[in-house]
Amino acid sequence: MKYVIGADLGTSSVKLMLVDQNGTVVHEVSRPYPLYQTSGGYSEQDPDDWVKETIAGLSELVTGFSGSPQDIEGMSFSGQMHGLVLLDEKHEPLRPAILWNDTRTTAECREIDEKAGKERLLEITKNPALEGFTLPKILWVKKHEPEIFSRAVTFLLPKDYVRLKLTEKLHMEYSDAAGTLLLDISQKAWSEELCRVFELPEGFCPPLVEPGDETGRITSRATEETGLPASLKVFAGGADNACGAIGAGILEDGKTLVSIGTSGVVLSYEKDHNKDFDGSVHYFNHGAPGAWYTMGVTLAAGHSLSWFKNVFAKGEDFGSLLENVDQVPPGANGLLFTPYINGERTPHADAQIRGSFIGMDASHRREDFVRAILEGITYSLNESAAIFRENGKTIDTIVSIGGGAKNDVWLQMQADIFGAKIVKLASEQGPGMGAAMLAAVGCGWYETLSACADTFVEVDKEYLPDPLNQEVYDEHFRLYQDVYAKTRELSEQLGAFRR
Ligand SMILES: Nc1ncnc2c1ncn2[C@@H]1O[C@H](COP(=O)(O)OP(=O)(O)O)[C@@H](O)[C@H]1O
Ligand SMILES: O=C(CO)[C@@H](O)[C@H](O)COP(=O)(O)O
Repeated sequence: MKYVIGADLGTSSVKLMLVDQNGTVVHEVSRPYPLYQTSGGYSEQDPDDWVKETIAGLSELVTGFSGSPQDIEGMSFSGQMHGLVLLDEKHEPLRPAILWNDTRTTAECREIDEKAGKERLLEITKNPALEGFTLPKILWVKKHEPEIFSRAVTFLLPKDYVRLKLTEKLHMEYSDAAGTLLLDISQKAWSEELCRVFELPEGFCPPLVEPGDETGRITSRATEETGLPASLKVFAGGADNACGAIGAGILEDGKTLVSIGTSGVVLSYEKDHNKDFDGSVHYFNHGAPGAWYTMGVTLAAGHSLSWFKNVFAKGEDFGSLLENVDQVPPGANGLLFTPYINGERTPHADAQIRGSFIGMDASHRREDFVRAILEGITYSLNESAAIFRENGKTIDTIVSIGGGAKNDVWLQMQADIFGAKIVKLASEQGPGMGAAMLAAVGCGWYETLSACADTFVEVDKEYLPDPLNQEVYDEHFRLYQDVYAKTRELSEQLGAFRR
């Protein structure tokens, strides 16, 4: 039996899975790293923490594997998108990585609109300027840290940096490059026009490869540190949402994915690049060849729940935090939560908005708050689903992945709120599985990702909407939708008091 490794560089942790030729996960390891969210919408990580924990995790994966490491044939990556890793001439990071949920760059987004032209930007990249994307971060460093920027020769995205450190080969692949706001996503090439307008140094954008391309072998140092064989083939991999789509079998028209990790996304397969959503949802290259996807993003989905756990239930695990949520009826006894604790992206592209609990009552207990958080996150995702439905898409079945798919009550809640059948897979680690599938196809085990999905994507359980719950949620959701407009100005004014 042969094996491949899927490595998913998430925001909360790196998750590594060893998968055999039948698509069975034979061993899994996860290692967390810190997230630094100090002030003013800042969100950073140390790129070398990713490398350190990935190497330690790979070593743990190999040590805990009862077979022969020589049978591990390939490895590929999935990673949190958009994060800027600026590199000097020795390919060392010049500063901490500025992440996808960092919202310090509103001024740079307006500069992009003005200099590139909103319409032209949409034509080239299919996306508007949003704080989370990479180009605004590049311009922020250029403006605020000119000395650092003067030493930058290139940039990478998070998982590409980890791959660079394991192989000493520098590449970026299309599905992640699509989230930089510098890629012409239809032509699959760096936009010379945008690079010129924003005066990026010659050769600043790294070489592009396909997600399924083999990018080299691991260095002898990495073989020593991890116990992996020198023969291991390393494949480029993809953005976590592109890999999540592969790992959940979202490989043809009409298929929809919900992922609740640190962020939350509602993602839909697109067979071409010409649809017009006018920038209301993101439009990126898929990890599968010749395909694209559209998606709406909730900035703090799982992050809202982990924030609450860290602040009010430190030391507890998610299991105990969620223990009594099924005792609370839909509608959380009149409590509403909006998950805007880092600002929001879809449908409200607003870095200033902040979250709220509305309707607090002296009778509320901790489980009411937890239920309200789960409902608020799901309502936010339902607003993305509504955009797709308004644009003519049918959403009657959704594959649900990510840490949020570990909980039965939340999965049933998703079915009731989305009004769709929810499919839970045998592994909720969609992005890691997608990365493993890219490696499996790269190693020649399957001709195509779809053929691989037929074996690797295994359904565990399905959840059908309950009409009575649906009625309650529909009414509660309408109230939720009011909260944004009613708290927008207050949030802006409160900004003056924020750290
Ligand atoms: N047992 C659980 N039940 C419900 N939600 C969970 C559970 N474990 C983790 N989560 C949620 O999943 C999130 C992490 O998901 P994950 O897919 O690992 O994120 P990332 O890829 O961003 O690191 C946490 O923030 C938390 O909200
Ligand atoms: O910014 C986006 C998508 O545009 C996020 O979805 C990131 O890709 C982070 O993903 P997770 O850590 O939540 O998986």
